[in-house]
Amino acid sequence: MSDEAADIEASAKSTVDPVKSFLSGGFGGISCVLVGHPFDLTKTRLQTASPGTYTGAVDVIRKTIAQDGIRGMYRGITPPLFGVTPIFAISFWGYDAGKRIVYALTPDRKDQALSLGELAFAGGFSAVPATLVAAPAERVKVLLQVQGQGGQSMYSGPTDVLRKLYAEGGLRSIFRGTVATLARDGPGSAVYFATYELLKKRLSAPPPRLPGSDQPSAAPPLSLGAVMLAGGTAGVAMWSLAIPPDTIKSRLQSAPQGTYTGFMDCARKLIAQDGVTALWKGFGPAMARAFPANAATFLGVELSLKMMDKLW
Ligand SMILES: CC(=O)O[C@H](CC(=O)[O-])C[N+](C)(C)C
Repeated sequence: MSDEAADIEASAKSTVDPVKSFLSGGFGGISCVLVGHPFDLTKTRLQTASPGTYTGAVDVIRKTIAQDGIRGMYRGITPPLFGVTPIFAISFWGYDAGKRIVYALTPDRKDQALSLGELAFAGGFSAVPATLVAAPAERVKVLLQVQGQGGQSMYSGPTDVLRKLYAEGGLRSIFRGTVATLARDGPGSAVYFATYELLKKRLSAPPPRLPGSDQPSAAPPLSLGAVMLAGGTAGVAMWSLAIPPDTIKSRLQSAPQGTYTGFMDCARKLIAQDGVTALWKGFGPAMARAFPANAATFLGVELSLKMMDKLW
């Protein structure tokens, strides 16, 4: 293969430097929290306030800003900022690693562009390393979010939760909900990344082609509008699938020890007790956050990648 052909093939491959994929994912996570946190706060206040405190989401926002100013919408942002940033960094790094696995398994491929199925595989793969961090982080978050609703608070903060969970049941207790997190983020990330890549490609101008070659000469020009539309839609697509396993995960992770034997037991008991529609609890607030938070995520990822490409 000539040097020029090798260059064309390398640029057509959709992988990036692993350090860059990790860092860009981290930037994406920070953007996600900065945009998504006010939605999260609104949802949590609605879910936990005593009846009659708020008439709805707009009322929460109005009263919070009237009391604390715009800063009030960012109350409690520090733990998610520290928790979500590494999860997104690992997730975007894992997605890139998944693409490398596909290329390694198909060395004789003619078309360097990955198919939708291959992108979905890489997305699903990203959830494997990300879950190792996401599952304990979600266990801590869920326990902190549900405490104090009409009773005494049991935990003073994230470190206190970890200390008490370890004392109660060791690492097994800290990692409770790992299967549920994987059940949410495996299929969810497959849909997330595949939707993003598909829409970004459809919405962006086609890349210029070298004369006499059927391979693109360079990456397509980046359209920020396309990135945000594709990213927001990817978030909505992911959460459309992810709400039922997310509901089971939250129940499992917040229940006293011994309530459920595992994911299936929790699903069975939830459906028997509250009906199948209970699996979609929290659908509205999750959907309201999904588009803006993930539009910001992919904007953060793509802009930081561009910045890093200029630097090295
Ligand atoms: C559960 C989660 O973190 O989902 C991310 C999108 C979001 O809305 O937070 C995507 N991903 C799992 C790929 C990090």
